[in-house]
Amino acid sequence: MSDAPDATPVYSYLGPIGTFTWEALRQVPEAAGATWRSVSNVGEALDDVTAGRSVGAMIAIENSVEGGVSATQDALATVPGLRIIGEYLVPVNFVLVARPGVRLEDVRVVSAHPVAYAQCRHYLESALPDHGHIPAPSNVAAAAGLLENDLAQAAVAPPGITDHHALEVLAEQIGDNPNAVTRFALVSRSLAIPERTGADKTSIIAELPDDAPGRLLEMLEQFATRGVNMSLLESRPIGDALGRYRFVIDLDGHIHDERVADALLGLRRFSPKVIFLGSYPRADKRQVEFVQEYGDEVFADARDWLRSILSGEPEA
Ligand SMILES: O=C(O)C(=O)C[C@]1(C(=O)O)C=C[C@@H](O)C=C1
Repeated sequence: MSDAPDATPVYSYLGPIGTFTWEALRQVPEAAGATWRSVSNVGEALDDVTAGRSVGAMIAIENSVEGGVSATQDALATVPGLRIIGEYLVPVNFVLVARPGVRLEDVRVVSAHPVAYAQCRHYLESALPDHGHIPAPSNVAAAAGLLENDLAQAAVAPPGITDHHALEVLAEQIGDNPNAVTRFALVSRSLAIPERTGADKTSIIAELPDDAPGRLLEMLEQFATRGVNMSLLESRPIGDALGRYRFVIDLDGHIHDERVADALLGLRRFSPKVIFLGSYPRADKRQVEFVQEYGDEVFADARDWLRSILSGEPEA
């Protein structure tokens, strides 16, 4: 057994095997052949990356029904040195499972990950109007817990759960929205920015200046005046005082696009705190559209024009 440290890269993910996060990591070519480390929450996954135990962490960042995953957004805003290097989509639907022999009418308490629970609210309130909810660290952990204790009689879990655990399905397709999708981010501490593909997204987190409330429009103008479309804008409390927010923003385009870079320069001049989370390929591979007046060559031409004036040359 070599005493050299094992060079096999490690990826952390919200486990155990069978979670939707596990499904997302299966989409990452680089993760095939690597070691996958199951963790119980987003913070643990990101700690693995910042501490160098893992080269990447797969974490849920947004759900099409519930919106942004606040634990992820807050962690990305407060843990330094993290970059998003990829995003992955997983369609999510759920089953209600129980130990063999348990009937639906026997269920008093349901175990579920909070984000999953919120996506099944209508079914659970109609089928089990008096049920209680115990939060679980993941969908699979909720189901596995049924075999370890009697705290809950049923759990919300991914459809494939019975492949991994001796449980019975009490109800299928219990998600309130059959088209629900969860978006996952692959987070690393590598500062190398993925190559531009033309179908990219740039994620940032920004705070408004303290001195003037109501300057949100001025912040948004940094993008509109450069023809940069925002695909996501969500506010999250900073937590230090009521009414103080940070904004989670996804932009169409890559930081190597002149218009995106120029918008980020304007934003940084305006906002005291801007966190660049990364530019990375869109999961849906949709090519970014923009009007040609915001094309790279227009910015380069304007820069050349200014440079010629400043250097005393005849105007280009
Ligand atoms: O990966 C899982 O299965 C999880 O339990 C996590 C998670 C999430 O954090 O959003 C993943 C997808 C669903 O939206 C519900 C829960």
